[in-house]
This record gives sequence, structure tokens and C-alpha cells, in this order.
Amino acid sequence: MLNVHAFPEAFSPSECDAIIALAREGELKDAGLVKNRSDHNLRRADLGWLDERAGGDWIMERIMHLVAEANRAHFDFALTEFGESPQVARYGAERQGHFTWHSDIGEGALASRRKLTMVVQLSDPRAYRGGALELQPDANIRVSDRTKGSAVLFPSFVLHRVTPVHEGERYSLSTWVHGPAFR
Ligand SMILES: O=C(O)CCC(=O)C(=O)O
Ligand SMILES: [Fe+2]
Repeated sequence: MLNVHAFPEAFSPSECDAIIALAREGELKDAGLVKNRSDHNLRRADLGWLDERAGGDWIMERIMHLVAEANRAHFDFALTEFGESPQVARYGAERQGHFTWHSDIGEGALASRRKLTMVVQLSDPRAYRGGALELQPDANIRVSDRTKGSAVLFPSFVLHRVTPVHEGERYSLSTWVHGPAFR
């Protein structure tokens, strides 16, 4: 299926724990306050960027390998670089963490060149309620697998959201792949 590609086991559970621990070595920042935005209705989450932490090269190497294979087999997009840092997000029940329907292609030098988005589920599904990653590549909404270490890869223009977390906390890892305009 072209629109959404699933990896049942992109990372092992202990690798997921290591990614969360690495992100938590620094302070997570309120997503509603980065880039001078303060819209908590759009997204309520705390973010950490892995390129600001030392020792995370293996994470990017794994992602590059998975994306290269999946792009060859399923998308065949023209891709040039991973131009942004992998981003760890924490959605907590204490403020109904969520991210409303959006596409990842936005304004700006990098966001406008996003072609593929990869999201890895870092938390045990028993650690939270709500927090479903839903994608809408066509008329039907697809709910992503919640398995810890599983991932989805999809064209960055595809609409997606994270429903409010109302118990516990959910961590995810997002990465974007860039390239020339679609044509
Ligand atoms: O946390 C997720 O599952 C999705 C994150 C997302 O959509 C994004 O960072 O653009
Ligand atoms: Fe997104």
C-alpha cells in the first residue's frame, strides 16, 4: 500500500527506553511555545531534539536504513536529506496532551520540503489511554499500531493527529525526510 507503510518492529523495547532516556537528559520544551507559537489547542506536548544530545547516532542510522528500503520498495520519492533533528514528543494526561489534525508540510525552508514522515511509538501501550496516532490518507481513517517500537512512514502531506491522552503518558519519535518539490 503506497500511502502508509508500517514497520512492526523498527526498534526493540529496550532501544525505545534508551531513546526516551536520551531525550530526557535535557529539558523537554513546551511544543506550544516553540517557534514563537503559543497555540495549545493545536498541540499540547513537550519536545526534545536528539541532535542536541550526544550519543544518538545509532538512532538516525536505523531510521535512515529503514526509510531507504521502504522508499525504494513503496514510495520511490526523490529524497535528498534528513534535514531536521529527530524529535521526541511527550504527551501527558496532566494536560490532555494531543496534536490536532495537520499535515507536516508547512512554511519555511525545511518544513516546505518535507516529503516523508516517520513516527515511532516509544511507549508501552499499557502506559497510557487515548493518544492514538490516526492517519487519513483517503476517506478512511487508519489508527496506527500502538506496539512499542513499531513505526509508520507516510507522505508528509497526509493528514494525521494524536488524540488526547487521558491517562498516563505517551512518547513518540518523529523524523522527516526532505527533497525537491513533488512533481
Ligand atoms: O506523536 C505523534 O505520534 C505524531 C507527531 C507528529 O505528528 C509531528 O510531530 O508532526
Ligand atoms: Fe505530524
